[in-house]
Amino acid sequence: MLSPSPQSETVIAADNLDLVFQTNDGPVHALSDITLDIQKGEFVSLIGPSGCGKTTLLRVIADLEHPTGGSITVNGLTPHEARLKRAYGYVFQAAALFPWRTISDNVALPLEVMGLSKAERNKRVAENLELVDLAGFEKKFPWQLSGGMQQRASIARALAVQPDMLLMDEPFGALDEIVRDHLNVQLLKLWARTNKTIVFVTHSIPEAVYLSTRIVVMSPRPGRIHEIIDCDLGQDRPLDIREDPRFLEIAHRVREGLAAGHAYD
Ligand SMILES: Nc1ncnc2c1ncn2[C@@H]1O[C@H](COP(=O)(O)OP(=O)(O)OP(=O)(O)O)[C@@H](O)[C@H]1O
Repeated sequence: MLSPSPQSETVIAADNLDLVFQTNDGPVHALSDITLDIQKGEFVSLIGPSGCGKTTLLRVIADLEHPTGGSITVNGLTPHEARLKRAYGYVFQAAALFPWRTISDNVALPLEVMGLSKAERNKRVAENLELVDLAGFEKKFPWQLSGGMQQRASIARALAVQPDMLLMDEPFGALDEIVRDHLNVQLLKLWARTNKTIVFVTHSIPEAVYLSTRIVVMSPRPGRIHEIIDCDLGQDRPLDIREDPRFLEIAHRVREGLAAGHAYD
């Protein structure tokens, strides 16, 4: 039984967002006129060509970049306020675990920063390692784990602060296809079990279609939203759904959207 149904509670509301980076080589217009609402419980993927601003948009949500125009709220707050309230966990392209800390100490790190008691830290570490299927690996160091396991540990670390939302920037991009398939299945299960809102950056059309409830197709710089595609594949998504005609039809629409977005630049 997969997939919580999205509830109508807007958690991200972006209105006419614009972002221009000032660089030594002149201004770089990274985002233009981004208007997007994301509801609680949705799984939304951002897909688009390299450099179209996917990471920048995720970083704006996370208060790591600041828009130069328009407005955005996260849980009704400014991104800065939402960050202070730990509204989301952020998962990066690379697992970024500290090599000198064990897996459980890596997952516990943000909890130490939050000042939680050792008992509470231990409880959350155990719960979240269990959730990503890493129970038993607490005492290992990151370099003793495969790339996929390291990425699962970084997801556990993001979940440990108990955020309602996960922001994931191509978390499986560097992994081989079989590991990636496995992690996609696990991520869907985790989403179903935890009812988190997930915003997920990817380059992969099949990954976006397999995981998402909606797919935001972006066009090249300045990054705009070309099209938003509903991905209503129902609740149960075994991997072989990727051969289902409905899946292929949505993948085709995403591919066409990406091509059309390119054409008008
Ligand atoms: N801090 C920065 N300063 C200047 N330019 C930046 C900065 N961050 C991103 N950019 C530029 O903004 C544009 C959008 O970058 P961004 O990383 O968001 O794209 P992306 O779609 O995530 O790309 P990729 O798929 O390759 O990761 C690019 O042209 C990039 O060079």
